[in-house]
Amino acid sequence: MIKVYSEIGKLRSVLLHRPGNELENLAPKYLSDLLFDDIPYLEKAREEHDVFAQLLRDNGVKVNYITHLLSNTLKSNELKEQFLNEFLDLSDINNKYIREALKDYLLNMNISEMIDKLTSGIRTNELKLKKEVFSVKVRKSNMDIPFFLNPMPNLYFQRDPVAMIGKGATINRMRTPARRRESMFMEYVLKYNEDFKNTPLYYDKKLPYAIEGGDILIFNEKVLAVGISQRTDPEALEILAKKIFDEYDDTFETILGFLIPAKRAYMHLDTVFTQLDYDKFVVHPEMQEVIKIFGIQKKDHDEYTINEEKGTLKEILEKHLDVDKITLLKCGNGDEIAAAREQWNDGSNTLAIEPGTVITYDRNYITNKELKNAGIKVIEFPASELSRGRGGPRCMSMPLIRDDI
Ligand SMILES: NC(=O)NCCC[C@H](N)C(=O)O
Repeated sequence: MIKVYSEIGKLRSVLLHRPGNELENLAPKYLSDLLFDDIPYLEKAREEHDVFAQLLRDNGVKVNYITHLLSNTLKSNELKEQFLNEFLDLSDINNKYIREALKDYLLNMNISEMIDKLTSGIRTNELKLKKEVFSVKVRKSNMDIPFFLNPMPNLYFQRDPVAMIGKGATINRMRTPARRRESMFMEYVLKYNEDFKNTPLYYDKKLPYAIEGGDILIFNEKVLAVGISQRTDPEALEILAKKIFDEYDDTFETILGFLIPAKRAYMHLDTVFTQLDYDKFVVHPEMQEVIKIFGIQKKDHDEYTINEEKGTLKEILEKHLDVDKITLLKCGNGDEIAAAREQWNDGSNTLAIEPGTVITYDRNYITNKELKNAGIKVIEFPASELSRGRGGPRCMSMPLIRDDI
């Protein structure tokens, strides 16, 4: 079951990925292609991630690991092969010999080993081929990309590839090929796992427009906010609105498109703006100046109105959340350098586990202090390694069930 009608309702069940060998397959020459700026130290990253998962459990949250859910879903050989075929298609493995060799190699593994291999990546020197083939030989000697299957180092950012909204989910088309295969993991769980298989799907990764979960915020059961950003196209929001308003008739009536600058530091809406409590948000100070907001409002069947929202961010939030006074706390306490530094390390990417209680990285101590001064309960944990992937506690988690607020 999926039930997520807010950003702050008591979190009951969440999706995570424990970082694995995919991080050991990062190397400087293709780091930026894989959307990393640095290489985390796996052992420490795992320790930090385990602390995060335990904090969630200690607070009554059920932690579900995506790789476990997927291996429990791909039980039949038929489904396992179907998954693998689609994965190879999305990895652009069109060469007959390479494809055959990969299939032989992977289908002989048990399902957990296969999933671990797919996430870690498969190097060109790892496969034994039955005979020498020209194209394979050439590919193997191309040391710029030493993989047949690239690793999936961004998988620990479970927020982005699939997003739970209300009673349904979007299967996202990720902006770059580096992350496109990630959406398949939860897609298969939502389509074929007994516990999830009736979930309405509000977006399909085969659509031509990009949308990523870090851009989707759920204000309440009536209002969604979607960043139009480096990672999300306005056309995707239009398709989402149609699905939610008309086809599946979920409770949402308004979708607010937040136009944010298309740059790496901002990446998704949740890297500059997250909700802490009924009436409190943390924001990157620059965001208030640069943002424009367009609202799509449900009218009659198949019809909606479009308005540019007037007023400051605070006023627009007060109107749509129906709260008298919204407080916007500034990342880095508004200091230009502290704000930029802490936002880069995801100071404004908090995960609310109930109204007024959030999980954050301890390194963003200036922002955390400001939150505490405003009466927020801040649960901090160390993340020197995890933060190198440019995502915080919200980016690393996808709520599956929250209590209503
Ligand atoms: N919601 C988020 O902001 N997720 C962080 C994703 C970081 C990842 N390295 C990326 O560039 O996609």
